[in-house]
Amino acid sequence: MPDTHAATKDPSATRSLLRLWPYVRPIRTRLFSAAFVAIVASCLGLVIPLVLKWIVDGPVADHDPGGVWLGALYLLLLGVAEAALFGFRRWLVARPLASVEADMRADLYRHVQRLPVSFHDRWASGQLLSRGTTDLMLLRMFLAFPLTFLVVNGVTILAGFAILLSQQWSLGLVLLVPVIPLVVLCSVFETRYSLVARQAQDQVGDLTTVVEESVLGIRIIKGFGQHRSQALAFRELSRRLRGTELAKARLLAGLWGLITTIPELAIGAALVLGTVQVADGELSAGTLVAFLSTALALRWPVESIGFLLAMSQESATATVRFFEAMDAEEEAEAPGASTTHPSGDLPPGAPQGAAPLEPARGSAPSPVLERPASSADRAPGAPLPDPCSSIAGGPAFALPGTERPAQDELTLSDTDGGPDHRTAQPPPAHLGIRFEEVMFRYLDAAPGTSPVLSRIDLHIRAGETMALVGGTGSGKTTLTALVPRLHEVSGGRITLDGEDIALMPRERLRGLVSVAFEEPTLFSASVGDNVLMGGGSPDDLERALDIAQAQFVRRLPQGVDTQVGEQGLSLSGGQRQRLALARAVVGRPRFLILDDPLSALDVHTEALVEAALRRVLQDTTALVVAHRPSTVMLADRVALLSGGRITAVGTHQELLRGNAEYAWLMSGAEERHDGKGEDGR
Ligand SMILES: Nc1ncnc2c1ncn2[C@@H]1O[C@H](COP(=O)(O)OP(=O)(O)OP(=O)(O)O)[C@@H](O)[C@H]1O
Repeated sequence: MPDTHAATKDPSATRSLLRLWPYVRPIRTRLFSAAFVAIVASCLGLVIPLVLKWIVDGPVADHDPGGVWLGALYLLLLGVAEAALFGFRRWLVARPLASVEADMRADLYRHVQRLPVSFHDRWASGQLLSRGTTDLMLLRMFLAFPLTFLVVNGVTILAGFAILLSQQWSLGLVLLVPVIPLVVLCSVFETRYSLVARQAQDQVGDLTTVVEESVLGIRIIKGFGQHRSQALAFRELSRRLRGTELAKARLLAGLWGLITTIPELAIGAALVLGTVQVADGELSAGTLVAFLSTALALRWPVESIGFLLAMSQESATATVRFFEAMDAEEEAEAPGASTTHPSGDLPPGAPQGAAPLEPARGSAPSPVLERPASSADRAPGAPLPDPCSSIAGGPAFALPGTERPAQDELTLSDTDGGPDHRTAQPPPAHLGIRFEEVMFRYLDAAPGTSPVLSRIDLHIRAGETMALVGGTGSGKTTLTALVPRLHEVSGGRITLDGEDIALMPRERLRGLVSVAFEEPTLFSASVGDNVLMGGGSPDDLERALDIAQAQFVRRLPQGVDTQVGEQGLSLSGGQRQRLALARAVVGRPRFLILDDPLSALDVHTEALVEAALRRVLQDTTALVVAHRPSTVMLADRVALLSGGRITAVGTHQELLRGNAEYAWLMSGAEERHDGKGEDGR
């Protein structure tokens, strides 16, 4: 489990709850008014014993039935007024408190959306869900009930004791004696209860995670016949939660038992003493009746303190848990990051007339990125021109184990070794995507382990498509995630057309860069909405669906308006992948990052998608993670990632001939690919 469980003791309940003030502030007038109304209602209840005293010592003693009826009418009016005031209090707070809860939930959601991917790597989704649901519900209940009634009951108890002492101070003192043990009890209870309340709320989060995983992974669970073991795991967590809830109940029952018994004993003692005083003629019967009625009226305010404290403690825990998520740092923008390029609209050194560096979504492709001739100009499936014929000094790549060519050499190969069919005038060197000495290590990586990526130097020229090839776990996905800043580089820098991405506002960066991941995620929305998340207009939607060979959409019951089920699970893997690809290309992105986007497609669909993709890649600078030769064929050049470094860059043919590791990776891929074709899958 992630570090979302309380590692240290939470701060005091009061300090925790005070953090709610910014949310409570806008409704403070209503809350204070409601508390005032409740105090008046509660104190009205204390007037009832005084009316009783008046009835007993007055009309009853004087045998005056009319006076008794009048007293009864007073009692009725007091009762009705008390009930009406409590009802009014509820009306005052109900609506504002619902909006406090909604605001807090919206803030949490907004914040969670802005937290870095590394946060989500560490936090279980159930822990976030429970914070956004159960914890916030607890807080609304706290503001509605314990917050007000701790104050109301406190004032009622003080007023009640003032009345008791004024009526007969010696009896009042008898009732005051239990206050000291009760205060000690409450403080011990608070400490113990806070620990177990935190434990219970964390366990609810764990349980939510298991339920969520089981629902999302229901196909795997059923497919592997794991429903029993999953049910066992769930039952075990439920059993633990039940144990914790029982521990809470035991603590509460103990406190409630004592909080009820001790005042009852005191009232019993006062009754005996009072009766003796009445018998001795020191006290009127009416005063004793009023005294005992007041004492009994104070029973509920005193007894309820137990569960009010329990609820407050749970709410304090809920507040701590809520702010644990809210305090997590959002993705920070670099100081001075602006939505426009610092030097105007163009990157430093960009040629005059070049398109400004602005989100390319929905706009026509930039002329800067156009290539007179490129891989896209080849007929689908046509072989790459032999680059060796144009290489002066032979292929610029290194064999595994041999020294990696220096960046200059790699860059030299960009111009010397790269396919010269592309353009007579290579675009300026700073254009495109540049990785400069990039290093990356996951925050939660074990200490002492080497970084996933170390000293990555790579230049993907403007308009070029670069395939990224490497063994499983070599860091390809990690490398691609660095470009849209899903993770921040640990060292070095990445530039887009010469501009450091760390200095760009993320919104602008993500307008420039489009991504399609290997695992295509769709949302519970229509097909069209899912694709248009990538920007673009309805016309672009049709074009993107064509590129991704997603014509199946038109055969769906409502076409592009068809709702896809949760996470798109109503579609096949290949269909989802095509929609994810359509989403990546729909906004005509300036920079395109594709993480093995065709892995789930059959060979025929793959060939069709590739043919259409070539046209898109013509207008964009792309980095494509590739596992098989057919995907590599989309690229102008290939970079080999190995041991956390780019060990070779060149064309597919160059690397096949001169790099044993690459040849090995591709031959395996070819075999797998062929095998796949043979068995028809
Ligand atoms: N969130 C994470 N925290 C810690 N380590 C991670 C995390 N994500 C990935 N890794 C590790 O980083 C390394 C590179 O992972 P990555 O997913 O980038 O590899 P890959 O080359 O894309 O693999 P594949 O070809 O199998 O998709 C792996 O060793 C992986 O275990």
